[in-house]
Amino acid sequence: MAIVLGPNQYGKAENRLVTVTRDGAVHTIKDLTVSTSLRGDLTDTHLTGDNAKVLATDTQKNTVYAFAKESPVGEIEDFALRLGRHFVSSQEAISGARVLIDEHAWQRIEGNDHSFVQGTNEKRTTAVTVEGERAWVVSGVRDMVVLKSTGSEFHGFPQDKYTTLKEAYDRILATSVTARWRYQGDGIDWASSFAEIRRLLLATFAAKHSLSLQQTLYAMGEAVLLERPEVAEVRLSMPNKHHFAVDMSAFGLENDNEVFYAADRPYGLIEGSVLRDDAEDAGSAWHTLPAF
Ligand SMILES: O=c1[nH]c(=O)c2[nH]c(=O)[nH]c2[nH]1
Repeated sequence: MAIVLGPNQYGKAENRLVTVTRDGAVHTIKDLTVSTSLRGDLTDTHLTGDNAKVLATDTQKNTVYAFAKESPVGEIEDFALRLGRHFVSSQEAISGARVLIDEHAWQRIEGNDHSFVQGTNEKRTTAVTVEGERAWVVSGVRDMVVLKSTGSEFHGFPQDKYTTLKEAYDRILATSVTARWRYQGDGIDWASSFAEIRRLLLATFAAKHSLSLQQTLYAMGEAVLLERPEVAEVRLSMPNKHHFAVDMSAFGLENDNEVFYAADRPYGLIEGSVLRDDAEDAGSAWHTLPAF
């Protein structure tokens, strides 16, 4: 029997980076969480502790901040590609890099040039993988919380001896959307692509009459693929944030779908991917990414 080192990667996770860009009195901020992971010829450090090929995670962290100073961060996809390509091209032992970036949303406080409010916890995300000369970009959105107060039903499910759920013909549908989409092709305008995809996801959630969250998930992915040729595949993870109508019969009150208990757990977790059958090969795009 032989014991061998399996797949591995290492890096600095969750570097918190904030930049302030000044155009006279008008400031713009960018608030990112950047994680870098490197792969390559790293057997020595694992087997003998020889670190000659280990670009320190501390150096990786410093590189993130230095790159933010040396040129404008720009779109998170471009920043992640710059970092990933730098690590792979400058370190002989490093053959691959994964850079994850979450962008935290801030809105300008009306009438003020340098004050901001974090009105939502929603994040724009990217996961860039570099392997030698090749690169893949998977971007997305996280913690995009949506709710519709009608236009959602759930019925027709199996009734076994453990089933107590009542059939619903008009229920609240609420979820926190995590979506990742894999890009294909070149020359993509990351900012406008993100804005359009986000708009399509929201518009479809709102407009699609839902017979299940699964149906809504598919429709959201399908809408993106129908409109956006630069997207090969969409993966969605959508917890069903249950809202249960409170039974008020004990108080002699009838609750006509007006008062709800918003349960935080357990929650249904609906996950799925929607893809075009002629999509470019995924290559290493999803390698080691959390499934959704
Ligand atoms: O949209 C839904 N999908 C389910 O699979 C499910 N299961 C459940 O209890 N409620 C719901 N709602």
